[in-house]
Amino acid sequence: MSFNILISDPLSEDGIFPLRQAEGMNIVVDTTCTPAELAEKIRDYDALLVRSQTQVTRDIIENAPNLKIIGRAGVGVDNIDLDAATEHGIIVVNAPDGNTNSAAEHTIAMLTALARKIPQAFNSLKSGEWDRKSFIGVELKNKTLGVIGLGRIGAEVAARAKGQRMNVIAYDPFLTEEKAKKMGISSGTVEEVLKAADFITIHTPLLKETRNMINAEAFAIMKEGVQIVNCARGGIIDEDALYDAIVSKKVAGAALDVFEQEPFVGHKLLTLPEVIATPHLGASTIEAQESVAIDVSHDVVTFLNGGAVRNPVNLPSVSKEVLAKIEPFFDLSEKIGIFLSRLSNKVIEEVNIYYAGELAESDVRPLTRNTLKGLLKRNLGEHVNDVNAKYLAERFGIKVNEHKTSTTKGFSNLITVEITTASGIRRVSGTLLNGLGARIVKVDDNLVDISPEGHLLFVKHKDQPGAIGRVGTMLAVENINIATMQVGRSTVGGDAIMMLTVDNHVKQENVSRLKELEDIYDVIAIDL
Ligand SMILES: NC(=O)C1=CN([C@@H]2O[C@H](COP(=O)(O)OP(=O)(O)OC[C@H]3O[C@@H](n4cnc5c(N)ncnc54)[C@H](O)[C@@H]3O)[C@@H](O)[C@H]2O)C=CC1
Ligand SMILES: O=C(O)CCC(=O)C(=O)O
Repeated sequence: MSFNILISDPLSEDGIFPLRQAEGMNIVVDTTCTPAELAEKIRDYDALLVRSQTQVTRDIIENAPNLKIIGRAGVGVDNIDLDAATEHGIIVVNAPDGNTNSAAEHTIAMLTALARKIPQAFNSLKSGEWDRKSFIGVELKNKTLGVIGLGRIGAEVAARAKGQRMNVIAYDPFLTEEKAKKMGISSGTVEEVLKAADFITIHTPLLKETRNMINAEAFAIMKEGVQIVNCARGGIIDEDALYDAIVSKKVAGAALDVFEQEPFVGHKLLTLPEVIATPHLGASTIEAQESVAIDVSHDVVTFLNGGAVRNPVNLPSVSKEVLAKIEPFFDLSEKIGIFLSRLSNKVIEEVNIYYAGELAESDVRPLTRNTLKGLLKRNLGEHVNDVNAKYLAERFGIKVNEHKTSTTKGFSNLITVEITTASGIRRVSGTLLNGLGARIVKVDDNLVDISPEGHLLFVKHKDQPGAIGRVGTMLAVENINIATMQVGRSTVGGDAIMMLTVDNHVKQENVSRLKELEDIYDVIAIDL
């Protein structure tokens, strides 16, 4: 297999070594594409690797019929239209750990430079002045640093600020008092942090909820003379409100690495002596760039070769340990979905999936996605995959419920999928038998034991002597060899089923002929 990979932002050459080493990867580096050129070029690519510069818009995604994965060599994915990627079944991966240290160090550098007016003093010196009066700074020691967003970078910044003997107060929706205590910092609400801080540093992602969170109202409750650092994302601070707050002397200084529009040139904020800025350099170190490029290259190669990625952004991320437990069920859960979609061709209104036994203790969301993928494949073919299966089910108005139960009916693990349609409920159960592999063990109320692979024939008939023989004879006439056969019934003389595995695909005309036989109610050919 060979894949076309486009790298559209500058990535560390050492970092993409794993990609260059991997077999079958045709790599093109083109960091000069305009959006229109990229939208044209992307058609031929299986993978796209970016940093924060390339805007991976819906337009680009919709022009990318072969695109399977977008790798973001860094943390923030606000330059990628995640909804569009998910809808088109394109997985997005990032590199969340590789630049944490660099971004935290840059934040501390900006904080210190801001407090001591280092860039302003340097500019003055370079312009031939020896001015020691205009650049009086303030100490960080004993000042309060307010940290908004205490994730990876925020926590590293907090730890370093403590090293500067600052008091740290933080707000993060996931910060408990206990965790704050362990870190030797205080926790508070956003308002409490904004009111208490002498310096404020932002470390949240840019989300709907965080866009413009530092606005005129936020500035109003801050201390007079507060100083602000933003090494997270432009758009979290309202730039007009920041300008006004600096001009009115409410804010004594701001250190900005990120901006609403990048490149950030000719902006009024840059005319203010209180503002220092860098051109989005938080992650620009040799170490961080190498590390994020390695991580993302690894995930791209693994994914294209059919493996599970480490850092999915638009898929639930499960630990290695959980993955090891549930991965053997991937195929079974998809096959149950395909099986059910063949049993009933009615519009699915609801899907209930019951996980029993050892599975009930695991994170089974990837299995649910596999089942949905199987269910939707009948109508959507290869357009449905793990990434968009849930989205598509929601779009079609299908209610999906996951249940965990300890009732295993004698199996050590059991997956039962139940679909509700206007014609009623259909149900299939499968298990993984130790040493024997996957088995479908129940179809509706009938116990069976079939391997979910190859060509199957599901026959519903009257529990009456002769029905099985007639089916066997008809298949023989059509030269269709029966490999295995299972019969099941819930009551003697009532409805019964035959599950046959046959050596070749059963054509629709043969299915129709079988349906015409006496006491045969229904015949469905299923290829798994
Ligand atoms: N300047 C640069 O070059 C770099 C910038 N970044 C930016 O920094 C951001 C943070 O990165 P990490 O710490 O690695 O991410 P993270 O995911 O580890 O941490 C983000 C934290 O923000 C918190 N958060 C979310 N919404 C919030 C809200 N409304 N109020 C307060 N906290 C909220 C989350 O709970 C989480 O703990 C990234 O999303 C990225 O945009 C990251 C790396 C380099
Ligand atoms: O240097 C870059 O690619 C930007 C890093 C960044 O902003 C991020 O990782 O979120």
